[in-house]
Amino acid sequence: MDTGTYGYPKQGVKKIDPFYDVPEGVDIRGRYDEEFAKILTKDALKFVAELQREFRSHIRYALECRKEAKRRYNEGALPGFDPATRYIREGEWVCAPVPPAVADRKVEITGPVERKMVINALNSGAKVFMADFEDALSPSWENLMRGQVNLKDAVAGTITFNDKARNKVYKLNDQTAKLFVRPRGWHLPEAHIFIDGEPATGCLVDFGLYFYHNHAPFRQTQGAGFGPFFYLPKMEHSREAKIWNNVFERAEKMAGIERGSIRATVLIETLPAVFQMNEILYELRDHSVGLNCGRWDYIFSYVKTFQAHPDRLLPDRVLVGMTQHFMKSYSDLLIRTCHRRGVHAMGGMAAQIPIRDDPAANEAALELVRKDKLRDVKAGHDGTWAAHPGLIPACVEVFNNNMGNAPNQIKDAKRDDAASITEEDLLQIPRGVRTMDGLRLNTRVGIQYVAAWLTGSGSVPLYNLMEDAATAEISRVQNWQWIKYGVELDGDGLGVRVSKELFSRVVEEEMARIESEVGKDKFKKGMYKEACKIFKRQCTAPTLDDFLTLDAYNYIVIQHPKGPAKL
Ligand SMILES: CC(=O)SCCNC(=O)CCNC(=O)[C@H](O)C(C)(C)COP(=O)(O)OP(=O)(O)OC[C@H]1O[C@@H](n2cnc3c(N)ncnc32)[C@H](O)[C@@H]1OP(=O)(O)O
Ligand SMILES: O=CC(=O)O
Ligand SMILES: [Mg+2]
Repeated sequence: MDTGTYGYPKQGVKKIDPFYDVPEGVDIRGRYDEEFAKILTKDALKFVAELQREFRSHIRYALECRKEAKRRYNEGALPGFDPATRYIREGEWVCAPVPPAVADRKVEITGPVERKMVINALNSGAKVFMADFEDALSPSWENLMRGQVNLKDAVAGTITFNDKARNKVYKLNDQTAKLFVRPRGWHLPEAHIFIDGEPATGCLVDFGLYFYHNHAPFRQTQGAGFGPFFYLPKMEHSREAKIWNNVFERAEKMAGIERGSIRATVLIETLPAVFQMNEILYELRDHSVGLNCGRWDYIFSYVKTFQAHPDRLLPDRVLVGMTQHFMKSYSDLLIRTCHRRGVHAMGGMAAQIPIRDDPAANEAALELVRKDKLRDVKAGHDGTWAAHPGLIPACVEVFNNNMGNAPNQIKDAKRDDAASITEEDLLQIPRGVRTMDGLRLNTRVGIQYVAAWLTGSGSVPLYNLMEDAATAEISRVQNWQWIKYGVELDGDGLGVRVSKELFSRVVEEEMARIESEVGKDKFKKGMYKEACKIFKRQCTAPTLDDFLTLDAYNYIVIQHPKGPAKL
């Protein structure tokens, strides 16, 4: 059969799934399911299609601009503040007042939109739950659609989960966290929904379906008249924030709700975006509820932005933390920018998670989390992220001890001292050594993460740390950078240089180690070999792939009833 993008039949070939009732120009190519059909209603799809039609050329343009910026950085330019928008940075303006329902966001839990986790997160004692269609989710059709079903039930307050193996029924407590939803980034297509013959934009599907079904109950039960609330990932420029602002206005108009009802926190998690924080807030000023330090993608973006700058190589991944000068400068400037504009400056994620069966190691992990949160709150952040319910009490304690009853520090931690932070501060090369252990760990983590992602898990515990798409990206691009520039592993004192041959040997040895760690049976049944192939290709590619998940996505697209698109 003649196939097009993602292995689908080209236009004009017989439609695959006759069951979903779709509006003109919309073609659903994912599996039919009665539950999914309650999300994929004709009217909801009509709304998504309208968003796609209105904004597709703007999105295409924004993605072209990313390519153009990449070309400039690859020719030696450095990202920096834009002289053309100095008036925005220097002007005195503030964002719309923070909605009372989310004035206090001291601790936010994050997690994929998986049913049991949604309930656990909402019950966790955190102020906010960021339900993730992004870094923590492998965007298979099943995960995405089930995620929408789960969120609809959560907003309705009716979500339950029956764990038969444990004979335990999960349901919501009386008091729950406020829900924020993170759609995918602009770059990811949704290959199971075609609009006018092209895959839909993933984030418009995530946003559009969630908004359509939930805006009314959400505003009633959660937002006290505001909402729904969102987190927006991976933007590189304020023109991308402007698209989101227009999407929000379009959605508000469709719903007949007041302009400024929808609110969003933007993750500053790309290096170019740190120079655009005022501009991003300005574009979203009627819809903003702050910025967040997405530290893991930010580190990934540092490598990506400087992929053609061999003078800016990273040390071992474990050494690139928030105390590196460029990371501290980013967090400090984010706090100053947000507080000057009257909105939350949110801290990011510590990667440690509870360690069962080892109290001493568990206490050490908790202590690292406490230290990270103490740094966040003392710097002036209004809240922070936690990866696991077991971390919430420690994070809450640190924030309460340092902020008392105040809901946030927007007025109290102005951080005017951070006004002097320069481009050089934000770009300073991180210090530290490179080691064979670092190369091995990147490889072991990267392969295992991709294997999990291919089999439906977008966030996993590996070596007692939370790993998701953002942390795995660091492993990938760091390996790529070290191979490309043949770096010396200077921390080992042996003068070994990284090469494709050395990396091949490391991959072989680490695959053997993974097999012995996970066991032969799991190794055989899992997708470790496929993951290894993808990861190895990406680490050794002559030019750096923009995203690990773009290529890997081809492996999880399932054309119903034909089977995997590429395998
Ligand atoms: C870079 C970034 O973008 S950060 C944001 C994106 N990343 C994330 O959101 C990661 C979120 N965290 C997680 O996914 C998980 O905590 C993991 C994968 C790291 C670890 O998961 P597990 O190994 O299953 O944890 P563990 O077995 O200790 O879980 C214990 C319980 O806590 C629950 N749990 C763990 N993490 C979460 C969470 N984030 N939200 C809700 N519930 C959770 C589990 O469901 C389990 O519940 P149960 O006892 O009722 O069965
Ligand atoms: O999304 C968060 C990050 O750290 O990346
Ligand atoms: Mg991220």
